[in-house]
Amino acid sequence: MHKDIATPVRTKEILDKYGFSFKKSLGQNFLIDTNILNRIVDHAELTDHSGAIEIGPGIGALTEQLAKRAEKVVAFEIDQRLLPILEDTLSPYPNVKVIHSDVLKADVQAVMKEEFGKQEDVMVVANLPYYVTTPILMKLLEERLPIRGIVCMLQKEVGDRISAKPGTKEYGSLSIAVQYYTKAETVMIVPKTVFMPQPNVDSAVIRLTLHEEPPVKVTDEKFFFQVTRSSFAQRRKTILNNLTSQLPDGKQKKESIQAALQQAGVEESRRGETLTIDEFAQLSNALYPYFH
Ligand SMILES: C[S@@+](CC[C@H](N)C(=O)[O-])C[C@H]1O[C@@H](n2cnc3c(N)ncnc32)[C@H](O)[C@@H]1O
Repeated sequence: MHKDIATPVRTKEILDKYGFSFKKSLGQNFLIDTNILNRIVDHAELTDHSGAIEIGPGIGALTEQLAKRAEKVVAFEIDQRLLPILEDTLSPYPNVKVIHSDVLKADVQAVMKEEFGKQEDVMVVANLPYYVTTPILMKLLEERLPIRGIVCMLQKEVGDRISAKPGTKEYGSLSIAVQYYTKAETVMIVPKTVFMPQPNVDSAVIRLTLHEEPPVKVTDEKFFFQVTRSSFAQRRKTILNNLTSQLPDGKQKKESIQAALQQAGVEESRRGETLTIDEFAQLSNALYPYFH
């Protein structure tokens, strides 16, 4: 029986064997605690018929635990130096495919088709590089990949913003964007001590479960997201002032926004952070005809 990768001793052994040095700029903080990894994988609820996509396998600590539980694992790794290491550490797992690619540039949809075929249950599970957490999550969601959900480690502060409820200081356009596509929950808070090297920030694991239907009906998604982002442009400003300064110029702009706010039943003096997703949907639908 080989030893798990995710222990301080084995990780050091592997890093020394290959003379690997961490690149901070690639968000390389590897997990060295098998117990934490198993708890992360538990939240993905994989079966031996599931597929798993991992972003940033590092030296394979999480990949290994995924390979033990899923039918197949596909991992995207940007750092070429890790490829020979992964080939070595993951050699006991023929159900893993590592793809050398920046996930932000990859055609994930095509890879899924090629690697998973008709597999119906696919989860993304990752300890994300923190410098690109939001672009990666938004790419996965906006491309509407045929996945059940995402379980990922990220900076706790970003996790708090993603799962925030209206009326809290963490609630903003990121909360709305993610909650439009998914049910978002923080499922674990993770201490710095389980990483090598230890990150400077606190970490959390979130679980995003894709909605079968969007929770609200919007006329135009792009415009809906434009309205939500505009509404939070300056948090201390009212929704009327933010929208007036942010939306594109047009005939009687302020009057149109006031009319739309009234139609949507949203008082002009409210701040963006108090509106629910449903209210944002009503508002963007009411604004849409004035700006198109
Ligand atoms: C936080 S580490 C996680 C490593 C490993 N999964 C673990 O938990 O120990 C992030 C990993 O993502 C990789 N990475 C960074 N940016 C990436 C990108 N744009 N596309 C794919 N992988 C990336 C890094 O090289 C690193 O291996």
